[in-house]
Amino acid sequence: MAVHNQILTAGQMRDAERKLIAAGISETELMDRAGRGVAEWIWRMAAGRSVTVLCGPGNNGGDGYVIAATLHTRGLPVKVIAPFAPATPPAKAARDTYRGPLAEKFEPASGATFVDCLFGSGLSRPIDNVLADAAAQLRAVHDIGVAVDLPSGIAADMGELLNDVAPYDATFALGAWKPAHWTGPGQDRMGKLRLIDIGIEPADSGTELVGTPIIEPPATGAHKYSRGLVAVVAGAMPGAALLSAQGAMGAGAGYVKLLAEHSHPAAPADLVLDEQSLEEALSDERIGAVLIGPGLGRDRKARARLADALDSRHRLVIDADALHLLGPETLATIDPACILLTPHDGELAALAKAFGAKGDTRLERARALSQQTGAAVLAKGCGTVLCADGRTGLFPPGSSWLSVAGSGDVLAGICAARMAGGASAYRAASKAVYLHHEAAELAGPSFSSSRLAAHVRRAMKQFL
Ligand SMILES: NC(=O)C1=CN([C@@H]2O[C@H](COP(=O)(O)OP(=O)(O)OC[C@H]3O[C@@H](n4cnc5c(N)ncnc54)[C@H](OP(=O)(O)O)[C@@H]3O)[C@@H](O)[C@H]2O)[C@@H](O)CC1
Ligand SMILES: Nc1ncnc2c1ncn2[C@@H]1O[C@H](COP(=O)(O)OP(=O)(O)O)[C@@H](O)[C@H]1O
Ligand SMILES: [K+]
Repeated sequence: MAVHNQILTAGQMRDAERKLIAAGISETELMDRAGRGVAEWIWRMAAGRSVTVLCGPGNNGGDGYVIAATLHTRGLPVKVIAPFAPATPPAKAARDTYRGPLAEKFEPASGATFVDCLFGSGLSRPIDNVLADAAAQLRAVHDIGVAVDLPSGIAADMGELLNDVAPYDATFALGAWKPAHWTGPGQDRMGKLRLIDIGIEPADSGTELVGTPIIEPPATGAHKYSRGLVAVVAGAMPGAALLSAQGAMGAGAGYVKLLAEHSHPAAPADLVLDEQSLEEALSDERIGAVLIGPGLGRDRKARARLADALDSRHRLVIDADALHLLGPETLATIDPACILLTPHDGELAALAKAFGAKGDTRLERARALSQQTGAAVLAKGCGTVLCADGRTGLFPPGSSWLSVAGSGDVLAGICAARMAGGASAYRAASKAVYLHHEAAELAGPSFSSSRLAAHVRRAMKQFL
């Protein structure tokens, strides 16, 4: 059985392959499993119509020969285009098993299904433009595009686009997911994702596809404080904090307080307004988590409110404006295990600069920032990345309708509710991302963020 939440880099994949080879399974056998597994799907997708397979020099090309041979033997019209000679022993052996038509350079080929086996996890640099254009041309003249392991031009470990890559209808990941399948700019070129089992053993790679969470209902003897008291610190623009508070109220907090200087006309009756000085309001020992950032502002007053929140020693979700006020000195005396940072890409870039966290991609930066600060980092966007304690979690994609102002405020509120209930920052953020995605599904298309917040409560039901 394939391990469905295992994510391996290209190097970890080679190590896993070496282990299987040491256990007596040949490279040819692994390639056979991969190629045959993909061929089963293509057989169904092609439905008797022609297939063109583009093969590169490495083992990704080798998989292509196995696919072509399997489909050709079954009587499907297949053509292989192989602008490179196979360079590895299993790819050479696979080519020898294919008896159908083969072109050794690019030539026009149209047909129903195009199978991209040019490069997989071994892509080490951008593909030459002439070759990349010819592959894109082939993709364009076929009705269906299928990528084997990865669309050629996407780097396996970080998901960068090394070339312009046309979108595919399906991508078949071989043996284990690679980070590129779930995050990075190449993610939206993959189409439907399927994992092909080739017998890779479970191994803790430090990176996982976070699975569907289970949320426990309140214990029989629960009371509002045991379920979690969330304190949302409001600032210059209280509307954003209100959205966060609504997210937290839907996500199972027992009690949500808005720490604001004035009431807000849209505040619901079940949201408690605490108008004491922030320092006093935060001295309540019963607070389970504090959320600060949405609508905070970035002026002197905002800095003072952030300092109070940090001094309170409560568990903290830090989002939005507050992320722009952080630096190594502001976090120096805080236990980082108490902190969840929830930046979007702009905020992540600012944090990476402030903390000297290097990286070109969201994944690299989020890991570096978590390592530098010791805090959990939820780097959100299409292809959200969660990093804490040396672990990385990636997620199935959420609705693109989430790209609406205030959607992140709602997410931060959900995170705070789950943290106030006692979960670690990693687990709280994992659950929050699933709840946020589910609320978006339930809210349907074109929702505003207050509609999104209103659906968090119903989203909980999916995970109970
Ligand atoms: N691991 C496993 O368990 C299994 C792996 N399997 C399959 O193997 C794939 C990985 O195979 P792989 O390592 O041979 O890499 P692959 O992607 O075919 O390309 C490498 C070749 O391309 C070359 N090259 C690189 N970039 C280039 C460029 N821009 N332009 C031109 N050339 C470039 C590079 O040569 P270089 O010049 O870098 O020395 C090398 O010759 C994996 O994705 C999966 O499909 C399965 O069979 C089942 C088991
Ligand atoms: N295209 C997209 N696909 C999926 N999720 C998205 C997309 N765009 C944004 N999101 C999600 O929506 C939220 C936006 O957060 P953020 O940028 O902080 O918004 P705001 O600051 O307006 O509240 C994040 O959770 C992000 O993951
Ligand atoms: K490929």
